[in-house]
Amino acid sequence: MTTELRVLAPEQWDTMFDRIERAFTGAPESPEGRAQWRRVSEPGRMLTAWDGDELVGTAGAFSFRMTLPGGAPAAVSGVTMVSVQPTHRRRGVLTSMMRRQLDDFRDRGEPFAVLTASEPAIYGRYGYGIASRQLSGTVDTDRVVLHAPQGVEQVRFRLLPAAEALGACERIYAELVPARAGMLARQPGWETQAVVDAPGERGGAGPLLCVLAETDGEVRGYARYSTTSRWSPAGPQGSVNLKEVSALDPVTYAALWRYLAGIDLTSTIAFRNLPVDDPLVHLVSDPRRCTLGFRDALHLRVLDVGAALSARSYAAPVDVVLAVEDAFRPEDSGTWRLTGDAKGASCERTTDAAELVVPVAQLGAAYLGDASLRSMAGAGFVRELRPGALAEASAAFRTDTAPWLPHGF
Ligand SMILES: CC(=O)SCCNC(=O)CCNC(=O)[C@H](O)C(C)(C)COP(=O)(O)OP(=O)(O)OC[C@H]1O[C@@H](n2cnc3c(N)ncnc32)[C@H](O)[C@@H]1OP(=O)(O)O
Repeated sequence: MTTELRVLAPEQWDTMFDRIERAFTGAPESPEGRAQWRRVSEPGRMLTAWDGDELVGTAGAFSFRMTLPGGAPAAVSGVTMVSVQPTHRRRGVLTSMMRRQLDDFRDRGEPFAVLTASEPAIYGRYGYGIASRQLSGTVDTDRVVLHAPQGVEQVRFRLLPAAEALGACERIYAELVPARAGMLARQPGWETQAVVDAPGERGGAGPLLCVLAETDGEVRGYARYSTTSRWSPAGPQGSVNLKEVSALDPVTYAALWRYLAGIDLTSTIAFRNLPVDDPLVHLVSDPRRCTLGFRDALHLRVLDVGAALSARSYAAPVDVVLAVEDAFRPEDSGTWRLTGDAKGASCERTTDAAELVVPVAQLGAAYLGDASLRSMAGAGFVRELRPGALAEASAAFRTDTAPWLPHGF
C-alpha cells in the first residue's frame, strides 16, 4: 500500500473531522464541541494521509506558546487529532505522518513538540517522553475539613453561568501562565474551550457554573464546576464536578475549596486535572478520605537539543556532557555540553567525552522538571559515564514547582 501525505484543504475540514470521529470510536462531538475544534484549527497545519481518493490518516498541530522552567515562553507545536482509519491500521501510516510532522516542526525552528496521548504506549517510539502528569481524585466533604488560613472569611463569592465569567477568569489565567512550566499562553479561540457545555454531554449533571472569588471587590480566583444530584435513603449525596480552580494567592485558593466543600446537598468533590504538587493535599484534614490518582498528561519530544536545553533555566549549577540518543531521527543524535544555573544556560555541540547518556524520550520526560534523571537511570534508560554527572544533572533538571498542562488539546 502506498499512501500520499498532503496538507488538508480548508473545504475538506468536515470530512476530516468525520474520519477522526470514526477512528476514535465514540459518539460524535456535540455541535458546540465540533464548532470549538473548528474555531481553533489552524489552516495549513493538518497533515492528512490518502489512499487514492480516500482520506485514511490525520495528524494536526496547533501553534502554542508554553512556559519553560524559569518562566520564559517558547513556541511549540501541539500535536492533535491523530488518527488512522481502522481499514488502514498497523501498516505504518502513523509512522509516516510522525516523521513528516517532526521534519516540519524542525523546519519551523521549534526545539521541541508536545502532545497528549489517547494511549501513552503509542508515542515513545517517536521520541516523546512523559513530561508532566496530572492529579485526579475525590474529596469526601462529609468527613474532610478544609484548612482555613487567616483572611479566608474576607473572601466573597459571585456565582455565574461559566460563559458569563469568561473575561475575569482569563485575566487570572494570564497571570498564572508564567508561574508554572507546561502552561500554555492563551491563543485566540482557546478561551471558549473551557466553557463548552453541551447539554447532551453533561451526563446528568447541571450546567457549568463559575464562582468568582473576590477580596475588596477584586477578582482573585475562580472555580468552574457543575453539580450532580444524588439521593440515598440516608439523605442527599450529590457531587461537585470540579473542572478548574485557580487563584492568585493561597487565601483565595483555600477559600474556593471551602466554598466547594460547603455546597449543600453534596458530599463529594470530584476533580480530574490538578498539578501533582497542588496545595489541596495539604488543605485537607484527612487525606485517607480522599482518593488520589496520577496519570500522564503532556508528552514532550526534543527536536533540537542545543536550543531546547539552553532555553530553560536549571535549579542547580550544571556542567555536564550529554550524549543524546535519537533512534527515530538518528541524524539528531550527538553530544552536547550543557552549562547553566538558575539564571540561564548554554548548550553546544562538543567533541568532549560523553558523561551521561540520555535517550531522547527520557530527555523529553526530564525537560520540564517532572521525571527525575536519577529515577530513569534506575530503570536503565539513563547511563552515567563520569561519576557524579548523574547527581549533578538530575538535581539541575528538577523544578521546585511541578509542570502542569491545564487543558487537553
Ligand atoms: C495526539 C493524539 O491525537 S492521540 C490520538 C491517537 N489516535 C487514536 O488513539 C485513535 C485510534 N487509533 C488510531 O487511529 C491508530 O490506531 C493509531 C493512530 C494509534 C496508530 O496508527 P497506525 O497507522 O496503525 O500506526 P503504525 O502502523 O504506524 O504503527 C507504528 C507502530 O506503533 C504501534 N502502535 C500503533 N498503535 C498503537 C497503540 N494504540 N498502542 C501501542 N502501539 C501501537 C504499532 O504496533 C507499530 O509498532 P512497530 O513499529 O513496533 O511495528
